Amino acid sequence: MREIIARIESLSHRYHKSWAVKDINWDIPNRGITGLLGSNGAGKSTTMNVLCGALRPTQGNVIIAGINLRKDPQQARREIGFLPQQAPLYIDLSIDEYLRYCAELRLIPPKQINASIEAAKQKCGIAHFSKRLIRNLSGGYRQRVGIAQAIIHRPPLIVLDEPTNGLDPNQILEVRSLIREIAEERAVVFSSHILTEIQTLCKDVVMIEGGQIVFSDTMDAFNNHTGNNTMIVHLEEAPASDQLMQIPGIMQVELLSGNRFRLFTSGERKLAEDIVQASVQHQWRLQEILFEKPSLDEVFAKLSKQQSKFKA
Ligand SMILES: Nc1ncnc2c1ncn2[C@@H]1O[C@H](COP(=O)(O)OP(=O)(O)OP(=O)(O)O)[C@@H](O)[C@H]1O
Repeated sequence: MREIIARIESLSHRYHKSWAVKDINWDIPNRGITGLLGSNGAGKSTTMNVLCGALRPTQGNVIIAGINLRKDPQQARREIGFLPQQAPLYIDLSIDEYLRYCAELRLIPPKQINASIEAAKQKCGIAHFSKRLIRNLSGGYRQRVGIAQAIIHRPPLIVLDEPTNGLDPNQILEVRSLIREIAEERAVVFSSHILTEIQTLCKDVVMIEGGQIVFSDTMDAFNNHTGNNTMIVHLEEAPASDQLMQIPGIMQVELLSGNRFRLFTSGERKLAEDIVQASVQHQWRLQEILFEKPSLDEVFAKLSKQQSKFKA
């Protein structure tokens, strides 16, 4: 059994009349990055806001490091750092001023505040901008400041709500690598509506749709369940479909235009290698292999179908 840092029990939350999330049960492992995957409006922010004590749930409980958030919110919140979707930055403060304010809010003892600010700035690569006003920082650096405030009190669990949203591709890579570094020492929960982002970063994944968890397991198990089982190959000297079917793992072949084939596969891990070998052997002159990635909607449709099969 893996150790957990937090547990969400039978969580349901209603805004006005409609339920945003319904009966969420979720154990968060105490190490590594767990991805919370779901399309817009699926219920990710609601779940994260409840987990971090920013929203009081209609029903259910959150236990963080053994502390019940309802019974002892102050103590439970010490164990958690949160970067909400709208980073809570004061743009007229400098990085130092803002982090000092956050450290005080977090009740860090006065004698330890300077050291905590320095450590958070170093970790997030923002020490050289200490005196700069937050309003004069790029989106990527603002996100780093948001992450710095989340780790300033050194909590064992960090929750980041779509931290790469709105960043340019370079900034996304930088923030991802920072998240990886932060996760070396603690648990991180990270939400996104982008499947490849979760696949790149996370060890565990929870998928939420329509306010309910539709999948919860390791990333490897997720990939096995939903794995891309089609690929496109371009062979300059196109063979007959039957010849391709002789490669173990190819279940069906669809001929496309321009000497391209769509191959439906059994998910065999070394299939690409076998195709390259067969191409060399038969001189098919392989030009390209492209793995077709399923969209979030397709993954959801597949998971829903599998669930209804289990229920039937
Ligand atoms: N303050 C609110 N008042 C009323 N309804 C809300 C409120 N916040 C969220 N909702 C609704 O609750 C549902 C879940 O929203 P939530 O923000 O948790 O989803 P999300 O997965 O984080 O989506 P996004 O990625 O778009 O933020 C949606 O139907 C949303 O419209």
